[in-house]
Amino acid sequence: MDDRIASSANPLFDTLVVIGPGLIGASVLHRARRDGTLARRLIAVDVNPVFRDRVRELGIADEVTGDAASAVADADCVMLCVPVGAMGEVAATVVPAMRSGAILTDTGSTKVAVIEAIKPSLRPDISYVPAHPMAGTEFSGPDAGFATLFDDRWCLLTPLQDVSSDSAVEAVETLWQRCGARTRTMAPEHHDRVCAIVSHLPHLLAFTICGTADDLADQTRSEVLDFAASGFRDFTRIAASDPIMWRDIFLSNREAILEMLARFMEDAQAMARAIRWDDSDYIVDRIERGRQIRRSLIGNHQA
Ligand SMILES: NC(=O)C1=CN([C@@H]2O[C@H](COP(=O)(O)OP(=O)(O)OC[C@H]3O[C@@H](n4cnc5c(N)ncnc54)[C@H](O)[C@@H]3O)[C@@H](O)[C@H]2O)C=CC1
Ligand SMILES: O=C(O)C(=O)Cc1ccc(O)cc1
Repeated sequence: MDDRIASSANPLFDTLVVIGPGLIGASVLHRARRDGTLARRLIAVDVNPVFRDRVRELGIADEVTGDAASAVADADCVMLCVPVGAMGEVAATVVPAMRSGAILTDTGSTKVAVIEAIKPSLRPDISYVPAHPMAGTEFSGPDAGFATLFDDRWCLLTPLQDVSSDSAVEAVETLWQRCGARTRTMAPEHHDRVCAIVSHLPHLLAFTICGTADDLADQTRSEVLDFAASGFRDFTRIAASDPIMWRDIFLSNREAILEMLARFMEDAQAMARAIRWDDSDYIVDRIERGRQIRRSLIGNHQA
């Protein structure tokens, strides 16, 4: 491990720079501030001056700036928390300015495309550890962040043989564990297929069902708004997510999402057939499987 990465009793890093202190970045900063075990010094970088002011007011960083290159000069770890589509551009700005031996990591929701975007900017003396905390909400920006966001949630790491040193992987794993998360390592391609089904497709369905309900607005608008039961409300929560972030996710995980969507449409078609032909067994079996999944999820969470 790099000698600037302190032992477990002390903060993990001397200086941690969070680029993009929105929901995810601000949550890391809140946690770092609360516990003092992540870094001695916290620097936040954002392109948006309004967000920079908010981060200052929240008091979650020692320094707040719009100048990414100067901010990272003395960092031990630089965490990119910007939308997936901005990762490559931000890496191209910061990597040349990082000190030798420092760690670069990101929190992007897709991994293959983010790695492809960042890799051309890497240097042999910088370790890059891609990561993805499987925790979030439909809110964005610095005010959305909170210290407990990652408690008992997974953070998936997709280290690369050629650019992620063992000590850097260990440090990033420790960082997320100190944020409250459980960590798991997997290949980037596997990550993207898993997330396509458990995260990206559900968001696609939520955006679509709200759009469809809105298209039917002439007949149903008042009913949608007035009588929306909890099922539809659950979809609207997810559908309130940030459009730029989700555009970037869909476009950067195109193949896996289209594959899972095709499979979903086949299964939805089978459900339609069962309803049309009165196939009660099929309908009950499908609903029963949904129930089981929900129960095992709740069980796992409580455990
Ligand atoms: N929202 C969620 O639930 C989750 C998001 N992620 C991923 O984490 C990343 C951040 O997501 P959120 O925190 O939700 O986004 P957010 O929209 O809340 O925050 C992004 C921040 O990045 C800033 N930013 C954008 N471009 C920038 C640039 N070029 N330089 C500096 N700052 C820049 C924005 O001003 C904003 O403050 C994304 O890649 C997303 O895919 C990962 C897990 C969960
Ligand atoms: O708000 C929700 O339900 C989420 O699923 C949040 C979320 C969004 C994007 C991710 O990459 C991971 C988690």
